[in-house]
Amino acid sequence: MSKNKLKTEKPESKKPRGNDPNVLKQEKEAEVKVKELVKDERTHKVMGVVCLLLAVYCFIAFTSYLFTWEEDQDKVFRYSASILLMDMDNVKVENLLGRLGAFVSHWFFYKGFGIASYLFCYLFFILGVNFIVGRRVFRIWRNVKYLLFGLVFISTTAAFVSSFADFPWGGAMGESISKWMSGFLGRTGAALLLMVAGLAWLIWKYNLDFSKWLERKPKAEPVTDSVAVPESAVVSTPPPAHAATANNRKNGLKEGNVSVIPPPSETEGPAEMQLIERSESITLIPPPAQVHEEEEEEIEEEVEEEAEESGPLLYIEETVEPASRKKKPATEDVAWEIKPPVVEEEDEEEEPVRQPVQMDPYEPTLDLRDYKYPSLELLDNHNTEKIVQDAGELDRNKNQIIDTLKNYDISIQKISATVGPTVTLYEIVPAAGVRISRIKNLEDDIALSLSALGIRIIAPIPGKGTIGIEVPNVKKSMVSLRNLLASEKFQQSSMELPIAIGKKIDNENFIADLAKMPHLLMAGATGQGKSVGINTLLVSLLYKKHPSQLKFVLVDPKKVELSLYKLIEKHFLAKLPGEEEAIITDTKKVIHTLNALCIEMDLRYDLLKEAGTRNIREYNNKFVQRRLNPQRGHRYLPFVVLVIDEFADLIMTAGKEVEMPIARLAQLARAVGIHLIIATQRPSVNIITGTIKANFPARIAFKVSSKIDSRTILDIGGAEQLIGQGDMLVSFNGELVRLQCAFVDTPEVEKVAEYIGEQRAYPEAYLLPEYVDEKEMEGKEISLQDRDPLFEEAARVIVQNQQGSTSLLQRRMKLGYNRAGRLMDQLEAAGIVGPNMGSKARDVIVKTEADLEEILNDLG
Ligand SMILES: Nc1ncnc2c1ncn2[C@@H]1O[C@H](COP(=O)(O)OP(=O)(O)OP(=O)(O)O)[C@@H](O)[C@H]1O
Repeated sequence: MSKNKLKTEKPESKKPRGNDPNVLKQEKEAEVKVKELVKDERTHKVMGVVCLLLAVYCFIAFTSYLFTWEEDQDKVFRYSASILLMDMDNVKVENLLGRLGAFVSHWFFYKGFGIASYLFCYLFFILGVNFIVGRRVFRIWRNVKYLLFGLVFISTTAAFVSSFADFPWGGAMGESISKWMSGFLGRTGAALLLMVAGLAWLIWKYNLDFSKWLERKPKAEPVTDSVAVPESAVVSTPPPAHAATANNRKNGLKEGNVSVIPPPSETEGPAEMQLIERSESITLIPPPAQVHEEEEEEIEEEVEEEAEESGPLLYIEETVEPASRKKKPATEDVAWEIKPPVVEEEDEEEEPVRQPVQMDPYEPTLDLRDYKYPSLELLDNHNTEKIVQDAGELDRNKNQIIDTLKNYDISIQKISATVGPTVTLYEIVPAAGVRISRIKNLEDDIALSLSALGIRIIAPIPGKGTIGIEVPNVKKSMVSLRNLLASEKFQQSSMELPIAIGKKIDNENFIADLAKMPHLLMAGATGQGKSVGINTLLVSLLYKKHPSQLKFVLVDPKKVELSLYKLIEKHFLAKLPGEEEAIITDTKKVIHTLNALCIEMDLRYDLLKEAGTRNIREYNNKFVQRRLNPQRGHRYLPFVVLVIDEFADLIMTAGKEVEMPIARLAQLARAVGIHLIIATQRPSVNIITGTIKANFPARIAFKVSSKIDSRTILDIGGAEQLIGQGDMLVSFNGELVRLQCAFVDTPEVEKVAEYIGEQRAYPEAYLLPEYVDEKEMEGKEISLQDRDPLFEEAARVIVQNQQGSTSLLQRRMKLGYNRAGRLMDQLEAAGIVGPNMGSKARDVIVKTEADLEEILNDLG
């Protein structure tokens, strides 16, 4: 076709064939279509059905062959393959599946593998199931290996033991191997070899513990619980233990008292099977979970390959259904559970084996293994390498200070100057006998005579016996965030949430740990640098933290300030389930989000309590060491930083509804890794109330309009004398420090956000627990007609765990107590759980998932 086309074209329009875009396009389209067809789920299902049919077909044909081979054999011999031809109607065979059945079974049994041919039925069966279900219920490669071994071993053994029988128990292959072995080793030698091979296989597969056979066991002692272990220490996971068992065997591990830690099933990185000593509580490590669907296959492959090398793996899955799994990100908040017993047919009969094994610590960053931290090149240095020192200006100011003080009869012993980015600090050692309060009282006069704005007198400078006079520089230098982030202090910092805030007057970089602050209140009149300040904090965190370690909840009533961060929604933002926008601009939603954060905090406290830890650091450490069991709802907890850009606006519109959860969070959330950064233009007492203030020990003031505002925010005046443009006072750890805030421009933030946003992300933002407004729900009767949308999921969680506890629902489904309680009442109404028994868990009436499905179907 392309040729014809070329011929008809004019010579000048001739193009080499390979470059003809139409041809390329067609070829490409054809390729895409074939690819799509191969990938199409329906194709897989059709193939699955074909495989299952083949399995059934072979099974019937083979079984029939067992009874009809004598009658059919001679016809098959006589007509050979031509027995299959259509015109041989006069040849009647006995096989239930006709001439084809007779021929196929003859071929498999007589010419092939004898009784071992049944293994092909098994192969077709597992292929069929895998294709139909659409995932690897059975592990093909492993099964093929067993199958190959089985074919050789079973056919040879069958041929060996039935060497005088007429029926081809071992088929041609078994017979020839058996004959060769008997000739080579003698019949006794061959029998011994077969026994050794069989025994070796059993030992390999089941890791038989011979020492146990010699031990005298007390009666009815359960094999897996031979040692008293804390209940929490055991992951009783019979099905997944199988694969682990195999792994242990492969690793040559001794069977002992260890529980099995399954590896991530959907992890991006190869997940290794993990085991843990049961002297400690056991962890089932959740997978670094959020992997794009299209990569799942590839990852599974990778995991499987590794498994083949390093030992089989355990697979674990979320408790949520596959469908809902797609909806919910498999974030840390997903509870992970071991696959149901269908996982691997071949392992079904195995018992969990507990063996001590060294494990690698859990690595949360494997969630997004190839995530690249933004590089400093994305930021601008705003030509700020050098701070300009004007010697003349320094001299003038120095003389003026000396003269001014002299006018007030204050003599000076010594004066020195430190030039900062925006202000210069003149340190004065007054002559003996001069009272410091006198100098302090002359503040305004000195400022007037220095005819400069923003003079701040620090009398005395804490820790030094000197008096400081801060005088703004005529030529101010910017402090670029890039410089701060490039500093060793920041780069090497081991802080949990390092924030590069700015530079002190002595040019020292001020880098603090938000986790220690633990919350930050920012105030400043409009246009003084608050938004830049917030960007500085957020960007510094983005440069230091991995998406798995940190989530932001961004509240932006002004709607424009934080909108840039939308690009990193799937990496770093948290939001309410079902919410479209991750950046919250609407007051009503702010209230919901704050309450959801309170629920998250309570849930985290529950987890901490159960883990016997006091704070997020201890908890995550324990989790990383795989000492916490995700089956009990444990997960790696990322830090959550709530940023509210305009707090005054919220308080004005929602008052107590906003203040209450903020106060709760501020009081309690620190230990569970939730930190608040709240900014406001109006630092008046009705906005920054006593409760809020008391819980925000770290405060930043940009220039404010009055001394009162300065007092409200810092408990001291001074912020009204700042010079704006990022000049700030930070009150932290009982110290007040003047800083020049690091500057980061909006295009820089955009570049950083784009850089992160373009990388592979979680399927969606980190989901906060659902919050249902109690007022909206009040007065609603328990009616099964009006079931909670999470009713079915809750029912499954309860039945699967056989534990009628509200806190289980809270933990697993990230629900508030009230909603979980209501769900319990509905489950009771549906006859799934028994009545409330006070502090004890309710009885679970429905015992199996099948019964539950029936009930759910009936409910409709
Ligand atoms: N750290 C800084 N270094 C140098 N210039 C700064 C700095 N911070 C702010 N500025 C300058 O001040 C301007 C206003 O800053 P910013 O937008 O942060 O003010 P704001 O307090 O957030 O104002 P508003 O409350 O009205 O949003 C910036 O455009 C910038 O030019």
